[in-house]
Amino acid sequence: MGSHGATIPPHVLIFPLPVQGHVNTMLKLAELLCLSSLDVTFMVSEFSHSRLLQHSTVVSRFERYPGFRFESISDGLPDDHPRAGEQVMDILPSTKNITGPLFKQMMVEKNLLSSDTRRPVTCIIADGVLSFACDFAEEKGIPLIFFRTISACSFWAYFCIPELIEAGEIPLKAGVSKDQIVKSVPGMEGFLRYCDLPSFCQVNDINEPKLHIIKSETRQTTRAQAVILNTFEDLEGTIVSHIRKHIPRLFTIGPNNAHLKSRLAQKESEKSILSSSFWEEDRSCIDWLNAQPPKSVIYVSFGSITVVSRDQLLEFWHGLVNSGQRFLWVMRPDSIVGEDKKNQIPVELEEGTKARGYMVRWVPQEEVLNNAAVGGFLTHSGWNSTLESIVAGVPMICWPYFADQTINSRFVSEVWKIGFDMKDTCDREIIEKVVRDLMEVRKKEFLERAENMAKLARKAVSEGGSSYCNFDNLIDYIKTMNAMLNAFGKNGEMGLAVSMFSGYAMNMLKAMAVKEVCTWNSTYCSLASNGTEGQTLDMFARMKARALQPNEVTFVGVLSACARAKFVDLGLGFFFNARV
Ligand SMILES: O=c1ccn([C@@H]2O[C@H](COP(=O)(O)OP(=O)(O)O[C@H]3O[C@H](CO)[C@@H](O)[C@H](O)[C@H]3O)[C@@H](O)[C@H]2O)c(=O)[nH]1
Ligand SMILES: C[C@H]1CC[C@@H]2C(C(=O)O)=CO[C@@H](O)[C@@H]21
Repeated sequence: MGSHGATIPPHVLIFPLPVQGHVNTMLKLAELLCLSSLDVTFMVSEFSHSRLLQHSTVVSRFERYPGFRFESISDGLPDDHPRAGEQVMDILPSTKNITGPLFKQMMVEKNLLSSDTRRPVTCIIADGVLSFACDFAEEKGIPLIFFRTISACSFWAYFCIPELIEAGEIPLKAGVSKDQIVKSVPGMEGFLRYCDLPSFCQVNDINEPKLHIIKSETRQTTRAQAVILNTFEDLEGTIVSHIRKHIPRLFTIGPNNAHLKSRLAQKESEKSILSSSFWEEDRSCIDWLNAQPPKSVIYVSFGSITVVSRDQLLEFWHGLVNSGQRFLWVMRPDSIVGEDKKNQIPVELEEGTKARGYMVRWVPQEEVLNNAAVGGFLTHSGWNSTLESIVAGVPMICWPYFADQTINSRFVSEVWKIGFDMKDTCDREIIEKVVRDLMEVRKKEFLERAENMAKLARKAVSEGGSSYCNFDNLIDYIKTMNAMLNAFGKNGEMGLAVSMFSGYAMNMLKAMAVKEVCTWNSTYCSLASNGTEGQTLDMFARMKARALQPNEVTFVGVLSACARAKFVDLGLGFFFNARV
């Protein structure tokens, strides 16, 4: 590390699930950490990395932060895997079984990514569905924070899956309607229905692999030293307080997009938005939007994973054209599935689109949502899209596709009342009616509520706001853990030998991921914390008899001044390594 070790900042490894929605929000977190002068390594799949290099501004964006680096690793899927539709779920077992071991090997071979100018990784911020990162962190004694990129409400419903099973609410009993209210998710007893649960919960067999993996990954969140959620207290505080009973060290720092903008504005650096697109952004849509009247356009996009059949596509298309509203529609190149892709487009749709619509493959979404012409968003309710819409004050029509989206859409309509939930329907007449309702009939009331929510979101990320303060606390926490590592141990050796003498020390060591202590020391530990003075002295004597050599173990201990003095008195000074 060189002679200037003490001035080198903490080194955070950020490891998202390598799909667009997760990479987007974790890159924003990466930039926030860089703005706080931390060193950051961003671990991304080779597949995503090449997409980012082709279509995003990440390279130029992060050039301004000398502490930032990319590392890439296989996601374990073949190159031609679609990574879209329900098949995207394959990425969970593939990252676990293939990426996990590769990650461990890379970290060991590259000495925890250290260099002349960078410490070995001092903290891992891993996606909340990558529990293998926690296995590694625990083994090496590196503090780990999980960042779950979904909403608090979805996370909490997932967290309660064991209780839902226990209570017999999953699977749904024969003959019971899917509109049945779910009772075993505290805080949602009044409005969450069985049909709002993600499809992998709506199964007959509780051993179904997707249900099992989501349940298991979610419950393992408690293994981390802390958890980050991309949300804010005014939006999801009630649900967050339920989660905090299980995960007390929980930082709500969102909406990440607005938070980053707020911090960048403070630094008076460039105010442009980081683009992390996996597809080329078609900016012609901005010119088209600029030519439309205020709040007249419904923006339509189903994110980076959703696929639709040709029949569904036609239902949406008829519904939009028949609504008589202007629309901007994102149709990803890989988003239409099924046999008859090449069929002719009905002439009325072509004409209706020419008159009032604009279709593109991918857009700069945040810029679109913030354009004055946009008055509504027909969305799949991915969490980034939902938050980006909230920040822009744009009401939503939700057509959830899978996973967390079915719960997000329920909250949009029933809790926050900033849109409609159109789940499980795809009918041109319903679409036409809902679009008219949002854009015309009930426009004023929805816009009013959406604008109020946008104000709360902006307040959360402004100086003194909840997310702003939580982020400062997160940075302090990462720095404290780093300081503890500097003072008491070296990465990779933590947890070899620990002796603790106070609750405070115990907490700090827990924060540092020292969960396992070797047997002989555990005995001393319990004697030290519970024993009488006589027992403690006896323990010291036995430790002396054990006569460890100075370099035999790295001593990781947090001692009160008094306990330290006692150690020295007893001639046990050699237990301290040079840094203590
Ligand atoms: O033309 C487009 C369309 C989308 N986006 C961006 O792509 C992201 C899409 O993210 P999200 O809305 O969260 O949807 P998904 O891509 O589907 O994200 C996955 O990841 C999310 C975070 O975990 C989950 O909430 C979703 O359910 C899951 O499908 C957003 O930041 C958008 O701004 C663009 O930039 N241009
Ligand atoms: C691939 C999907 C499975 C779970 C992930 C997820 C989550 O629960 O964190 C949300 O949506 C998808 O992006 C991921």
